[in-house]
Amino acid sequence: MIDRTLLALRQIPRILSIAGTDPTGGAGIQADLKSIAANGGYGMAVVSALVAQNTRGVRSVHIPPIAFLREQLNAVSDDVTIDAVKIGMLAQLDVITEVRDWLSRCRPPLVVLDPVMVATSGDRLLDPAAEQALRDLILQVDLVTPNVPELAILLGERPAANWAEALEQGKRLSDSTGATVLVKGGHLNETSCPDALVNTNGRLAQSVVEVALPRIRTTNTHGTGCSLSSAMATVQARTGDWAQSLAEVKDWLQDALAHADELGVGQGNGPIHHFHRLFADSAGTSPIPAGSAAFSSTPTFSSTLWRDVELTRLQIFDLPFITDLGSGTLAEEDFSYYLAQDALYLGTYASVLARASELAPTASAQCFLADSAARCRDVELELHRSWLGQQPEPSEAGPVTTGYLEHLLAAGAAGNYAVLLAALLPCFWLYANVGDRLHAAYLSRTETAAHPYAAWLETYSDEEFAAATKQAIALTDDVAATASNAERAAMRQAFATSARFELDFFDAPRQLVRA
Ligand SMILES: Nc1ncnc2c1ncn2[C@@H]1O[C@H](COP(=O)(O)OP(=O)(O)OP(=O)(O)O)[C@@H](O)[C@H]1O
Ligand SMILES: Cc1ncc(CO)c(N)n1
Repeated sequence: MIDRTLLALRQIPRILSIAGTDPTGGAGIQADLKSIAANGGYGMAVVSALVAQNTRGVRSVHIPPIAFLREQLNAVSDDVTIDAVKIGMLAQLDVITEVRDWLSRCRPPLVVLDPVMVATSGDRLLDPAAEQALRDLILQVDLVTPNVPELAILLGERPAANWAEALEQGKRLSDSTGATVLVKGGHLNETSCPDALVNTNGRLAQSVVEVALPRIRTTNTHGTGCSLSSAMATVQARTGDWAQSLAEVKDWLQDALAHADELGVGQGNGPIHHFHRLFADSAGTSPIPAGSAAFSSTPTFSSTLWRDVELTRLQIFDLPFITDLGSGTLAEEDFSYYLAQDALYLGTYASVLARASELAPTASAQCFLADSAARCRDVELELHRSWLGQQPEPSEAGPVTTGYLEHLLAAGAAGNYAVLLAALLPCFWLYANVGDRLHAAYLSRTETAAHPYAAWLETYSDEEFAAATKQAIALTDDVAATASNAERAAMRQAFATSARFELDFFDAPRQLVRA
């Protein structure tokens, strides 16, 4: 739901972070600036506290004189129009009071408060005497993003023991303050990491908007809270839609956590990889649109397609089929059903690829599509050889498989190359995306117990397939460039419909095997 109170949406919103520092660059202001830039904003920073800390803990805190804090705040607001402010570590009472006074004079249209009290390392970052002032500050903000212990302190209650209790606490905090609360599940010992926007005063389409993604096995989570809240301020200032912002930010954060171990920064809890997409794109390895393309004033057509299916993608990662497949707890009959349907699907998908190759306007597109059709038949045969050999009899196409194939065959029969390409693309793109995530989670698992789907997961993420996906995306962008507006609209529709079928396809075993 678009928040109409936020009228001035900006392509590159100007975001101010008021927070403490982290000289190792993973948390506080340093993380905020990276997170703002990675999510398409222009970052600015006012330092509330200088913190001598690293990935292992906090050594000491220096708070500049309050008059100097005021000068920093005024220096920014006297000159720059601020689209959103993210407030982090405020350390003590007089800092909170100063920031509150500044807000009452120059409140930007959007204020996000991360009520920082304790660092990941367990060190305190807020004087306990200032807790009440922080509670009062929530009355002036749009979004507050406490972790589980902070939520409890703000309410004066015991920490939630599970996600249901955390949500109830979120509702109580929203009730008493009017603010939207982003309840975060990072601290709960659950296999997934749920987050939810909670507003009990009708400011969201539903009072609870939840997004849960699998927990990434990494100890490099330093500064996730700072990064999340500044990313939320940025994306909300760009889109004006809280639910969309959470979906987009969680998706980005998930990959930043999945790539965190590559950085090798520090010996404790290291930082997340804020710029993973930018780096992957410049290395030419990512099928995901790069930040630069996604945020430019003329985004590529494919980045529009990708954004269109943001929620569908998140729903895929939230499916029991996917989370159970990742953890190895998926029932064998569900897996067999999926594989048998996949083999059936691939047979017809290959013939639709061949049809697209006939329609393709260039020799290189014809080669690529014909080659993809051949590879697709190889994968189908391999599935029969290695996984489905023991199946007593060939299965029939289930309703989702049939529906998906009818959609593709109809696009083939209609004969519009651009629309057909868009309909074929999610099978490449979403599969590569799911494959990458499942593979990364598989590689970073710490359990030593045998994983029943190890052999399958090991081959799931494939560089050649990632390269083919990039090529399919590039072909789609090429045809979109010369397509009419009506054709582009039909391409978006065809792509989104296929994406929904990808979601239903992963969910079909649970819906149908158990029916
Ligand atoms: N291992 C993980 N895998 C996936 N998501 C995670 C993981 N750890 C934390 N998150 C996500 O990171 C965000 C921050 O959550 P968390 O509850 O850890 O906040 P925090 O304690 O304020 O963070 P910080 O580590 O900066 O103190 C949430 O979106 C949470 O779901
Ligand atoms: C400055 C600062 N803000 C927030 C946190 C919480 O991660 C931290 N460690 N340091």
